[in-house]
Amino acid sequence: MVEPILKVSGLVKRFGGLTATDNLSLDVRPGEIHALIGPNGAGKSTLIGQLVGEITPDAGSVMFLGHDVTRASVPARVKLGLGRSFQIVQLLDEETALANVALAVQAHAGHSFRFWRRADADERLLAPARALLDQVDFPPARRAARVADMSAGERKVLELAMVLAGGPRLLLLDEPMAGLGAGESIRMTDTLRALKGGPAMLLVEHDMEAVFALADRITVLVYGRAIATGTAEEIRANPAVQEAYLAEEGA
Ligand SMILES: Nc1ncnc2c1ncn2[C@@H]1O[C@H](COP(=O)(O)OP(=O)(O)OP(=O)(O)O)[C@@H](O)[C@H]1O
Repeated sequence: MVEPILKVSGLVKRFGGLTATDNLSLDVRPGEIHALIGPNGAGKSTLIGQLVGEITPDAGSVMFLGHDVTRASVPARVKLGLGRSFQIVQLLDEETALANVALAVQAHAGHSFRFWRRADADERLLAPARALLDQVDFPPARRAARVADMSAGERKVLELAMVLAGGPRLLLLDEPMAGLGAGESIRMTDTLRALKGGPAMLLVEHDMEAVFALADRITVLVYGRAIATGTAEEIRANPAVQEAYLAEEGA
């Protein structure tokens, strides 16, 4: 059997009397897009917090690439290859799209951030930055535009390119479709699909169309518990899921 990239076992997180993560186990396999869905308050953000290292679990373990990271710091996990989008990247509004990505390349290359102003003049940073923008299909005509003048969709794609600059082995995608229009969501879905086979992805998303279009497997979370894991077809057909979630969402 192939070793999973991420393996969560028996994870528990309580907030007072409320169990936000209730003996949760799941894994993400190499190359897989694994979606995590569930109604509001199901515990998706709490789980992401424990995966990135911002929330300490009360019990259970998180294994990442064979390392026990249950209590590891955020930077230690990033160093091992955990990439998180879309809530952690800070875009520089006054800089161009290309300069922002060049800076991300520079940050991950270990150069000093003090000289960031020169990032957009250094071909050693610009060439990989252009390649990353190609990878996320960011239009060449918009690469010299200021980030301040960009749409929500453009900003999100840019953030994705910046997270990819770190060469992550696992991408935690925290509601990539949130705040996007219908056309932008479709483009983001296409972009994420094109990245398949690269980093494995754990996708937290309310947009069911995107989830069903992208996910190899889906885990349904309700009151902190995983009530089902399976392919899109299996999840659609699961009566417990329909009762707990999909019917309510009208999907
Ligand atoms: N810091 C905290 N202190 C107390 N309760 C919390 C805290 N963080 C989350 N909770 C509670 O834990 C439960 C799970 O919340 P969480 O935000 O993880 O759900 P979610 O699935 O991400 O919801 P949404 O889809 O609305 O983002 C909720 O009942 C929430 O009120």
